[in-house]
Amino acid sequence: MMLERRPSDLTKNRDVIISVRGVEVGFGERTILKGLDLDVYRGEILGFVGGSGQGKSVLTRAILGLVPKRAGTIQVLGQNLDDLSPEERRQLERHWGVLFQQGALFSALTVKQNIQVPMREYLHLSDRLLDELAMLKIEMVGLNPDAADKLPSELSGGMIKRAALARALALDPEIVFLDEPTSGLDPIGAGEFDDLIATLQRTLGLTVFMVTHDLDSLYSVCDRIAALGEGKILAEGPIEVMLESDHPWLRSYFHGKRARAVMAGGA
Ligand SMILES: Nc1ncnc2c1ncn2[C@@H]1O[C@H](COP(=O)(O)OP(=O)(O)OP(=O)(O)O)[C@@H](O)[C@H]1O
Repeated sequence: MMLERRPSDLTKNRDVIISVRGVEVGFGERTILKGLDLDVYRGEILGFVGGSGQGKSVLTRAILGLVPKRAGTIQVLGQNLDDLSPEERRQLERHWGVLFQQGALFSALTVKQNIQVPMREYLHLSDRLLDELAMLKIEMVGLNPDAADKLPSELSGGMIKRAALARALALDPEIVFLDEPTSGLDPIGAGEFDDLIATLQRTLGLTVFMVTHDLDSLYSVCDRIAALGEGKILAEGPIEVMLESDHPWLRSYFHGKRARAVMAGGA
C-alpha cells in the first residue's frame, strides 16, 4: 500500500539540496528502487529508515554516484549528476562528506593523516597549514588533540566514528551522508554522537542525510524522516507523520515495544 506523501511545514520555502526523481536501481533480475522520489532540504537532518535490505544504502550510493541507476534523475546542489564532466563531478564531490557504516578509516594512517587525505586531494596547502586544519577538525568532533597521532586500531569505536566524521568534514562540506552512524555504539556513546551531529548541523548549517535504525536518533535529532519500503518512499515528514501512519511496517516500527520505550524516555 502506498501512503499519500505529505510535505511538512518545515519544508515550506526551503531550498531543495538533493532531488531524487523516478529513480530505479536494480541488480540483475532484482529491482531494488522502483521509481523513487525524495527531496532533501538545505539545513535539515533527514533520517532515512526502512527494513533491512530495502535499499537504504543503495539509494545513498546512487546519490553519491557509486551505483548506476536504470532510470530517473538525481540532482545535488542544483546539478544533474548525469550531466557532469569528470572535473565538474570532482568539484561537486568537494561539497559533500561521507561517513560509511564501518568508519572506513585507512588503517595504516594516523587520525590526522586520515583527515588530511581529502585535503591533500583538493587543497594545495603547506604541511603546517594542513596540520592546523586537521587539528581544528579533531577539536570540532570532540576528540582529544592527542588522538591526532594515533592509528585507528588504537581508538575506541566511538573515537573511530568521530575521526571518520572529522574526515567527512575535512573540506567544509555542505552535505554530510551518514550511514548508520550510531551502530555499534553503546547508548551513551550514541546519544553523545547524536548531540554532536545536531550541534554541527546548527553551527555549520550542514545538511545531514542519515541512514539509521536508531529510534533515539530519529526522535531526538532528525527534523524529518523518510521511510523506504517496496522500492519507494512510504512516508516522509516529521516524526508525527510517522506516528500517524497506518502503513504496517511504519506502525510496527514506530509503535513497537522499543519505540514506546524511547517515547517514554521523554523524547
Ligand atoms: N552491488 C550489489 N549487487 C547486487 N545486489 C546488491 C548490491 N548492493 C546491494 N544489493 C542488494 O540490494 C538490497 C538492498 O541493500 P541495501 O544494503 O541498500 O539495504 P539496506 O536497506 O541498507 O539494509 P540494511 O539496513 O540491512 O543495511 C539487498 O538485497 C542487497 O543484497
